[in-house]
Amino acid sequence: MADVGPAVIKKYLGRQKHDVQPHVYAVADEMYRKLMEDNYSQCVIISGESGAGKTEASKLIMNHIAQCSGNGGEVDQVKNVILQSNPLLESFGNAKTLRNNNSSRFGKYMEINFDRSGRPSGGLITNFLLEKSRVVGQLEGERSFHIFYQLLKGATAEEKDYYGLYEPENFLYLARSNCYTVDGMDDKKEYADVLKAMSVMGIDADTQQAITRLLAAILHTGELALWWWGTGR
Ligand SMILES: Nc1ncnc2c1ncn2[C@@H]1O[C@H](COP(=O)(O)OP(=O)(O)OP(=O)(O)O)[C@@H](O)[C@H]1O
Repeated sequence: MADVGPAVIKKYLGRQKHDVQPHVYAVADEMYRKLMEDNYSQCVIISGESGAGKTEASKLIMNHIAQCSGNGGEVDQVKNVILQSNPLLESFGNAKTLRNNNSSRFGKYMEINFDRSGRPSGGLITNFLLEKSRVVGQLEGERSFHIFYQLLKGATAEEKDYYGLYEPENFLYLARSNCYTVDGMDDKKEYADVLKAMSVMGIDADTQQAITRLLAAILHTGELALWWWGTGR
């Protein structure tokens, strides 16, 4: 993705939209400035068809806010949580589709609160319309939610043994679509990022284990169905 990053953000800081080339940073900068100058809540609606760039645009806006809204102490922690919420939400709510290798299969409403000096003080993410049916089946060439493949690649040998985690091909819920990898996506590395994101978000080790258990249980539920049909009962 060209023309993004801290140096480009600086080019848009404090500039009027008509003085600079169109960019999502220009929108983010105007929004932040209006929040500070007019003291009114601001809202950005990002819409478009699948693959249009909504998810990437929202990440650029969050990066802009993280870079421009002060730092130090608790503020850094809040920013960290805001930024780390992305890999976590994408892992559990995004999947490879025929149109987009990282398609969000849910709607997202994100709220970021600022203190009077313009520093982020907290936030709220509301998800809606998650495409739950993807858990049990996908179109040929698509995948289920990333987290299942990440877990199967990234779990430790002990976890794999304990929870009976094998290759995705071995689980009916993942095998129906004949698609197990995504170009340019390293599931093992992404799993490490997910675990890191969970820790930053305050999800403790016990809860992380409970999540692993639940994911494994979902995959094994698919095998129960196979056994049921296989016996012809
Ligand atoms: N600003 C950009 N510059 C270059 N490539 C981009 C940009 N935004 C998005 N893309 C490319 O388009 C792909 C799809 O983008 P993204 O996942 O943001 O779409 P989306 O609108 O959120 O789709 P969906 O509704 O399926 O979740 C990205 O993986 C990336 O390759």
